Amino acid sequence: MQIPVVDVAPALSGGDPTAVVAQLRHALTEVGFLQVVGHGLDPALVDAAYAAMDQIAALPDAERRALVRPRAGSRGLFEEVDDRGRVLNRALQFITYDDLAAAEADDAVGGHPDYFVPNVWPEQLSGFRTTWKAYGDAARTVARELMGLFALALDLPRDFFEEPFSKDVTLFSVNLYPPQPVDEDYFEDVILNPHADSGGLTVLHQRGTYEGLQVREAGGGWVTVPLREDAFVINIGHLMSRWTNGRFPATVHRVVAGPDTSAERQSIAMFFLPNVDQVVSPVPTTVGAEGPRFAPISAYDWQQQFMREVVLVNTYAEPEPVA
Ligand SMILES: O=C(O)CCC(=O)C(=O)O
Ligand SMILES: [Fe+2]
Repeated sequence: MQIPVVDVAPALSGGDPTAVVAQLRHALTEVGFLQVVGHGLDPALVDAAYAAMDQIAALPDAERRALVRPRAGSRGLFEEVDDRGRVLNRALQFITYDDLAAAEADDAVGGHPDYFVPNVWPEQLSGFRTTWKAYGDAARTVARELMGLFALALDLPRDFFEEPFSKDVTLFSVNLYPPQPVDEDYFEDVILNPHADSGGLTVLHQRGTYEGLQVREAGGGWVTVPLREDAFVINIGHLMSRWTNGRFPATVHRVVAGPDTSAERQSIAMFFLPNVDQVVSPVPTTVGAEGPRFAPISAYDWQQQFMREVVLVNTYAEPEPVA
């Protein structure tokens, strides 16, 4: 299996999207993972985002620790520490709305005020928040364009997902994987456990000195996603898989450590999530005579369930197929 690469530029410039949509349909149905190029996002925004990430890595320990939150808090810096005390990865996570007031101002609360836990920003790093806001807005624009093409790939109107994502509560995960010692009893060299993502689609940029992201094949083997500076890695999350009645699979992936002690990896993951009160039911074009495979669920309930049953149990245990 190879991870497909799709150039979406012809479909974004007002041209006929048919050929691009056919490639996307194939990648989404058969693999659930692809690399998208020609997306139009300014590479300077990506560079700025990584530069801001480097500032977190360079913070004095005490200042970085002040950003760490218990996982259940769901915003802030999370550290995955193994049983020998090694930090396998650090993820700074935040959502599109800084706090409840911001969500209220945008009429995005949808009856779920508790969802809008305040973001945790390193306020001592000037410009950090603005940089991430600029990157986030641009990446969400890419995600909206892609969802339009996904709609076409599902024989739906191109604007089908616009309203459901009009107040998106998208989650960002700024992932830093510190260099790891290489020794033979190191925990299988896996630094982010196998999992499938929870949301709509994931838009991920990766950078590093080695290729660490791997996707599980149907046969159980692992395929490496090549580093490509000009590409976003795109994959389907559980919620979108439900929305498509399972037609687009939420594919399992993991991150492995590098080949030597200097190996470093960073990634910027964006989990594009719909409005918090959006009810997700399999779209009619994917439901046959046997009826839908998934019951309707709101984005809120789904995220709560995912947090409870997957993230908090074993920071990304193998996901159970959901009915
Ligand atoms: O670092 C990566 O490439 C993967 C990150 C990831 O899978 C996640 O944050 O869900
Ligand atoms: Fe993931």
